[in-house]
Amino acid sequence: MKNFTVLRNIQSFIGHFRYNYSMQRSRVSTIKNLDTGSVPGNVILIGMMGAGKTTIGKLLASQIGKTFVDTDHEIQERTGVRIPVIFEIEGETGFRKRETEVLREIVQLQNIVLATGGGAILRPENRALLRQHGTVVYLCAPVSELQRRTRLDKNRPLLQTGNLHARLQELYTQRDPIYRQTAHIIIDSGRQGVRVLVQKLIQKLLQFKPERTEHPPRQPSPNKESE
Ligand SMILES: Nc1ncnc2c1ncn2[C@@H]1O[C@H](COP(=O)(O)OP(=O)(O)OP(=O)(O)O)[C@@H](O)[C@H]1O
Ligand SMILES: O=C(O)C1=C[C@@H](O)[C@@H](O)[C@H](O)C1
Ligand SMILES: [Mg+2]
Repeated sequence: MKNFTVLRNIQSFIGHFRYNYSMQRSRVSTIKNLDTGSVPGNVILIGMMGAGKTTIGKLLASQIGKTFVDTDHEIQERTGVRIPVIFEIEGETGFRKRETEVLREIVQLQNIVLATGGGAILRPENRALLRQHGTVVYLCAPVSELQRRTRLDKNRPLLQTGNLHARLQELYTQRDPIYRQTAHIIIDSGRQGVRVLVQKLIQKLLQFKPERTEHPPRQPSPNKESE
């Protein structure tokens, strides 16, 4: 019965999301002619839970004049429920399907800073989408710091475990190579404060030179710039 009610909520909020989403699209189209600074195209943040994708993404977007979008937030808006409820009803597989659907749409937007979910890079289709539609930045932080930042959070279902450090270590070992392969730029987000980090990231983005042979207008090169 509880599941049925939640599923009805999911359906009823789809219409609500479509409205929000079309509003967001029109906001994007109204800002796209403004001077958005010299960082071209979309900036896409990837990395582990707690790496700072949402936190850094918001500040970065405001500093370089782009629209901030967060896939986790969009999924919650569409369904009308929090991520743990989606995991509870549909499992991780259901959540991943929703994540891909949302990503396919969001990457079509222009001039955005996109904070992805920590597991968004797990599907090859998603990795290709991200690389084709923006400069992909891996925010890299050590497990001890990720643990410190996420230990009180109840909204990350994969971290609701008796041994948080072991769980994060397991995910890190599995994902770190994938984040590195997917990224155009890698930056340490573990040891520096948010403002300093955003300034350094802007410098890296400004220095980044996409290859001309890649997808126009700003398809980035496979060369990584690591700190
Ligand atoms: N550079 C930083 N220095 C210190 N604290 C940070 C830094 N970046 C983020 N934090 C803190 O870490 C916590 C998690 O950050 P955030 O929610 O941005 O991570 P996330 O990468 O978006 O995680 P998720 O994948 O689960 O969405 C927040 O409390 C935030 O304030
Ligand atoms: O790392 C992950 O797999 C996840 C990270 C969060 O951003 C959410 O997307 C969800 O909790 C799964
Ligand atoms: Mg986030």
